[in-house]
Amino acid sequence: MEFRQTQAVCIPAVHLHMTTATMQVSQKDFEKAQEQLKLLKKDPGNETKLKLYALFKQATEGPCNSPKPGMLDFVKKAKWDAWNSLGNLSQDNARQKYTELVSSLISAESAGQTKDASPKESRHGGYETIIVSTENNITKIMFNRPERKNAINHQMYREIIKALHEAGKDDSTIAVITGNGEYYTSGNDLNNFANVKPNEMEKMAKDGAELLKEFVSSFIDFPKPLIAVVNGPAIGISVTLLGLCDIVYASDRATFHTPFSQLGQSPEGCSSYLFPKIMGLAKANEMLLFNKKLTAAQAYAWGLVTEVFPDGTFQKEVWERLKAYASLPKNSLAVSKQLLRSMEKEKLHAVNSKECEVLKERWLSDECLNAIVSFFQRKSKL
Ligand SMILES: CCCCCC/C=C/C(=O)SCCNC(=O)CCNC(=O)[C@H](O)C(C)(C)COP(=O)(O)OP(=O)(O)OC[C@H]1O[C@@H](n2cnc3c(N)ncnc32)[C@H](O)[C@@H]1OP(=O)(O)O
Repeated sequence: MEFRQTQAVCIPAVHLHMTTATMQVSQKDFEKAQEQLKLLKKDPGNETKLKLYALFKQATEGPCNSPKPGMLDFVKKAKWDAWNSLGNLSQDNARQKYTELVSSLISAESAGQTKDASPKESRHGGYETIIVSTENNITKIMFNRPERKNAINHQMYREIIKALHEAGKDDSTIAVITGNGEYYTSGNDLNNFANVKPNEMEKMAKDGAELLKEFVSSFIDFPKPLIAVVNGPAIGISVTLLGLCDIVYASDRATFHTPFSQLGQSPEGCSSYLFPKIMGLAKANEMLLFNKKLTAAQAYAWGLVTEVFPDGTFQKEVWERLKAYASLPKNSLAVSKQLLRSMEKEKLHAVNSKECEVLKERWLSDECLNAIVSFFQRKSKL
């Protein structure tokens, strides 16, 4: 795509000075920015050039006023879309944003950074048990209780629901779920069952089942590609949810363990339906009934994992790959993901409801309570 910056100098001059306190960019600054832009050594990339084009047009002509180009006139259409997307942004604001963007490009170049003007990582506030950040069109949701092997307590379930909801609507192209530290996650925090008074058991089970249902639903309904980056051992619900992710990358250090019968519980995360589809009934039975723990290589051979990477280069290789994926057309990816999911969505919600119903009963069973007590008495560990 070619955007000649000479366009900038052809535009007739508009107001010379801004008048209010917020409008700090003079026409002179704006013209200086246009000149500085020509001095850039590296191409800032199409996305940035489109932004510059749109801001320039808005600053000099106001809101988009030309007819929409035909669908097949790709370059004109992209330029028109970019300009049109600025809506009623005032000319003064557009001039300011243009000048700031040029200034950021110049400083990045002089700091020797790459010149794609991609935004740096931005951290989302309001979370305590997870870290949520966006960079390079990727929203990353990271389990962050490394000292508890990233066990998922009630707060973390709720925060992940919220983070997925927000990631589904933000500007990112894909979302990633991963763990901080040695573990991906050790699954449900068994403290979720601790300190419950006998007369509150029913309520604990009912509330737990509702929370679980909402949590799993937020994976079923997630509208963009969702990628699991399994950095280490994964247990319980974190394994079953992999069936609802679109891609699963694993370090060769990762293991995959669903010890439900050992814990007196039963499968969730739609695994009772998806695991037999993914790996075949015989293998799913070994995992879901008989607690078979898989290595990353086995999980790959059984179809649960998309690709395994050596731990030493895992982060580098995976994030490079994801960065490239996240530069693909966002809407195309989203509609394609939704198309694939739509065939199964109703079924998945029905499976989720059923699994939660069964688990609600399991949590009140002696088998489950004995397993929890054993864990806390340090008699059993996986
Ligand atoms: C709304 C409810 C929805 C429920 C959905 C149903 C979900 C089901 C599941 O996910 S089933 C899986 C449950 N997970 C487990 O049973 C794992 C239990 N943990 C272990 O067996 C071990 O901790 C280990 C194998 C993960 C790691 O062992 P090790 O390397 O020896 O480390 P530590 O045990 O010393 O762990 C450090 C510290 O973390 C605590 N911890 C780790 N995982 C959990 C956990 N899942 N629940 C509670 N606590 C956990 C561990 O107790 C240690 O704490 P301490 O230092 O002793 O205070």
